[in-house]
Amino acid sequence: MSIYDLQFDDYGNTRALKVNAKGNAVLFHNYTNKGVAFSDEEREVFEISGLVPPEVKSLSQQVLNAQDIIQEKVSDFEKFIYIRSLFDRNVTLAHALLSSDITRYMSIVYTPTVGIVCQRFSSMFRQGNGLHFYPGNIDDAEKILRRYERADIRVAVVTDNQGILGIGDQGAGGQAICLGKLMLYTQGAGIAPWHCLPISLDVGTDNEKLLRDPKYIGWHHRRLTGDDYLAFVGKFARAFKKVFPNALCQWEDFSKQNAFTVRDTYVNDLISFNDDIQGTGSVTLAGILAAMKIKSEGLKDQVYLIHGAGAGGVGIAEQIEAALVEEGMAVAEARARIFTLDSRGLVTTDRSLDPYKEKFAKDPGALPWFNSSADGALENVIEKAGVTVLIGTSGQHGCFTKEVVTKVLANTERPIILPLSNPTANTEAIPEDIYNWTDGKALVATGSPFDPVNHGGSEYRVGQCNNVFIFPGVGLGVIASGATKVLPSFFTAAAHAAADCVSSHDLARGALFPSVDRLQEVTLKVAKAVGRAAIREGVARKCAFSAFDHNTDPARLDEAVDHMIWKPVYLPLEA
Ligand SMILES: O=C([O-])CC(=O)C(=O)O
Ligand SMILES: [Mg+2]
Repeated sequence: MSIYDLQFDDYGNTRALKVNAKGNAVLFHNYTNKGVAFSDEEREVFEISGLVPPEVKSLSQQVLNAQDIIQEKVSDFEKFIYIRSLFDRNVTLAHALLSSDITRYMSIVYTPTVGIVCQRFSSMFRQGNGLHFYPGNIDDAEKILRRYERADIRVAVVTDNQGILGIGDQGAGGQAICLGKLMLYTQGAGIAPWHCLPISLDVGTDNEKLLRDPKYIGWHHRRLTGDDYLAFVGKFARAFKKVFPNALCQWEDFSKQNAFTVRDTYVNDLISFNDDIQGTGSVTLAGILAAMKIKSEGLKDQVYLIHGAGAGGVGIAEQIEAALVEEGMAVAEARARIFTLDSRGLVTTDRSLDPYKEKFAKDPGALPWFNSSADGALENVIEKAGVTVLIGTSGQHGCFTKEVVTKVLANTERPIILPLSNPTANTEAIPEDIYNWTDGKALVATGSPFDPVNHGGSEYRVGQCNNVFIFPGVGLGVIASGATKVLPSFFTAAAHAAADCVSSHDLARGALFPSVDRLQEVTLKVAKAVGRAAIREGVARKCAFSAFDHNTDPARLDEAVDHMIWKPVYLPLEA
């Protein structure tokens, strides 16, 4: 039995909470709690008087106080614990804190610090924070999901925990990624926290360290595989569709073995997409489009090499191909400009390949310079294929060496170098090194955040090429437009919208992305572009979460997007 009912305005935004409880129950619920910010009247009505100290403080005073406390914490991990506990007691204050300096706090609740949190999940466990399905309860998935019905779930971020960032199988700990992503749905897209549901599909773990750890709190078994795995995901998907037919399901951090299968199995059944394939593909295209403005060249003039043929790498290849085709290039011609490499070198059709790698595998007979697998080495491919855009999704720290980067420089005046692997320790190269090796000529963006770099008397700002600039906007655009499915064209539209947010001032400093403090502004532009794409594609309908109907009119859709934004300020509480 929930202690609150959400009260909505016509746009589906929460305008008040109707609270059917008193006293400590109101204080102990993170949606209703205001701590020392309860007004005198609220203290009276909800019988809180006497349960909090007398002085009434404002939300902004509470934020300043929280900032001071975080300042005193020595490690980012401790800062995370404090912020997490704030979320658990007062979600409005926690979000107000994050928006007071999103650049700073995003690096704690999200990449890179969240990587450590996933790894220490069992020892630091405090609350479930979302749902944990495992073979022992998956048959009750529908019943369990129904407990959230009153929260009017709009977005779920769902992981099977196997491909967490660039650090692999983290067992039940992957839940922390879902939480971080959803915090950014709230920060960027203004989707209120009660509409967000993090879900771990705990199908076991093959992480030996976790299996040996007596403290491990996930399902203590090796991973389900094959049909057992697919049946488990199927049970979840069917229950989710039944309980939340209008909600968006974001698949997150599945490993490459399953990411494509799961995405493709449910793409028409659930309103769903895979963030690592499609979000990463889209944000990388956005960075390349911004770089084209600096280079005064077109996508068709580049040769692309993606080092790391996993979910992110193949997703980027798919997205670059889609953008080239949209510009009028034939598919075969587009594909010929995109090279993928994995740990064994160039992906070629004469190797035995996982199916998801086949699309971008090269026929060695068609490459005059390829005679043996040794020719598929990174540096050789860069040289022989004339690569101008080098993208890293390998998880291999430091593999973009000076030799590698200068090979790209030999092909073009302004090489585009994107070491995208997360978290920071996995990055393929450090921006400072890349600027030094190329005398500031390289156009650089990274997956994890990096400080600006001084080189040759100029300051370069390193744009963060992270799907955070895409997924919240895709989600909001899909929800507001009532899109019945998530189509590939949404991600091309999102990439163009994000690239258009990069100002001439950003470009002058070599930045391929807007700064993170503009997250909400970028998200709204992306959402509107995605909503328009849904209208163009004929999949838009009335939004299930609001009374307002956009009637497939783009101007009305913009209005819906602008008005759906929840801001972290205390809501009126109605008795
Ligand atoms: O979480 C991030 O920072 C981006 C992402 O999806 C990943 O690296 O898997
Ligand atoms: Mg991810």
